[in-house]
Order: sequence, then structure tokens, then C-alpha cells
Amino acid sequence: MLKLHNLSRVYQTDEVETAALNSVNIEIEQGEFVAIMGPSGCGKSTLLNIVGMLDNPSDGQYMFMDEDISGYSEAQLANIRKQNIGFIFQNFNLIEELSVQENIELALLYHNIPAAERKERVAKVMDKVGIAHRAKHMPSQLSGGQQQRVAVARAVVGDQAMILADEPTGNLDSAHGQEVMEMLQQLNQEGTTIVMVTHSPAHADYARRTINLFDGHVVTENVRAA
Ligand SMILES: Nc1ncnc2c1ncn2[C@@H]1O[C@H](COP(=O)(O)OP(=O)(O)OP(=O)(O)O)[C@@H](O)[C@H]1O
Repeated sequence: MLKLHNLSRVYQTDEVETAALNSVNIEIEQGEFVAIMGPSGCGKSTLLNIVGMLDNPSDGQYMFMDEDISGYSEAQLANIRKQNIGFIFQNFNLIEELSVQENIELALLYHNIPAAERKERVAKVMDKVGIAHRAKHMPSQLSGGQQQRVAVARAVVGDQAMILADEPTGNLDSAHGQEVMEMLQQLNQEGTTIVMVTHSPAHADYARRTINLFDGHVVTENVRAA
């Protein structure tokens, strides 16, 4: 699915230079469920942002679906991203002015899908994540667990091949956190590639492989026995 080769990301501010990622080599196969762990500031979010094409590496190569996207323009990256990648964030990132249904449908507006089919897809995915009974609610009228379910629906409604989740359970109590993890597990079993940053060892256990970062380096990788 993707391959990072000697990839680095240096943040340059007035006085300091921070190497958030330092010559990282990572390969992720299609259909994998990978957890990224490590202490605060080790580069997890930076890594996820680059993998999600929201940020560019300072150095190194990024191959996505056998394409070297390292030198691609913003528009080219946006195109690949919209077709292939869904995002789930810790703070849900729903649009407050739009209903549940509209938040999910928004992800399809980039796909040139006729309105009737959009409605059908949105209805199907709302059913799947168990939020159909709240279709007309606004995000502020939902619990955190429900909001994250909407975010999961939005991430997959376009048949995205890969989901990037940045601490998806970070703002949820343990019961709702587990619900979200089970949803991700189910999507993975259906073939979606998942890359998830987490601080929770219990939630990392849902992944088949855990990549541990420290100071911008990959320090260890553990593969869970099947
Ligand atoms: N926009 C920025 N400008 C300057 N430095 C940055 C910027 N973003 C991140 N950094 C620095 O890069 C390093 C890696 O940050 P990153 O957010 O990737 O870490 P993280 O592992 O996700 O941390 P956390 O678990 O606390 O979210 C940190 O030292 C951070 O201070």
C-alpha cells in the first residue's frame, strides 16, 4: 500500500530546528492494521500527517500504491488523498453547522456521485455504524461516542482503501473507546487498511503490528501472533 524510504521531517522555527522524523523506513501492506506508539513528541502525528498527504517530508521518498508521490503538487496529492484516504481524529472534527447525515455526505461531494446514490450510500453507512436514528441531529446533540461513529462513517463512505486514525479513542470513555475499536477491527476485516496512532496498549492490541517511535526514529516493531 505504501512505503516510506529514509523519510525525514524537520520543523524550522526562528531559533530551533526540530527533527520530528529522522530517516524513517516503513512499509505497510494493503489490508494491514498497524498501530503507531511512542512517547509524546516522538513524531507520531507528524508521521500520520505525511502518510495522509497533509504535510510534506523534508527529505526521503514516499511511495503510495506504487507511485512515487514525493514531488507531487498540492492538487495532485489532494486528489489521491480524497480517492483513497479517510481520517479519524481524536476530537472528531465534525462540522458543527451540518447534521450527521450532511457531515457524512460531505465526504462524497468530491467523488462526482449523483445525489440519489449519495443518499443511499450515506444511509447504508449510518446503519453500519449504528447512527441512523440520529441522522438529523447536529454534532453538539450527540455523545462523544456517537460523534466518533459519525467520523468513522465519514471516513469510509467513499470506499476509502485506507483509514488514518489519530488517537481515535483519546476523548472517549473506555466503553465507547472499545466500540470504536471494534468498528475499526470490523472495517479492517472487510479489507480496509488502518494506521492508528494510540497511547493505549490495549487498543494497540487490535492491530496486527505495532511500530514504536522514539525521537523521530522507528525503534521497534512488534507483530502480534495471529
Ligand atoms: N508545526 C510545528 N512546528 C515546530 N515543531 C513542531 C511542529 N509540529 C510538531 N513539532 C515538533 O515535532 C516533534 C514531533 O511532534 P508530533 O506532534 O509529531 O509528536 P507526537 O508523537 O504526535 O506527540 P503527542 O503524542 O504529544 O501528540 C515534537 O518535538 C514537536 O514539538
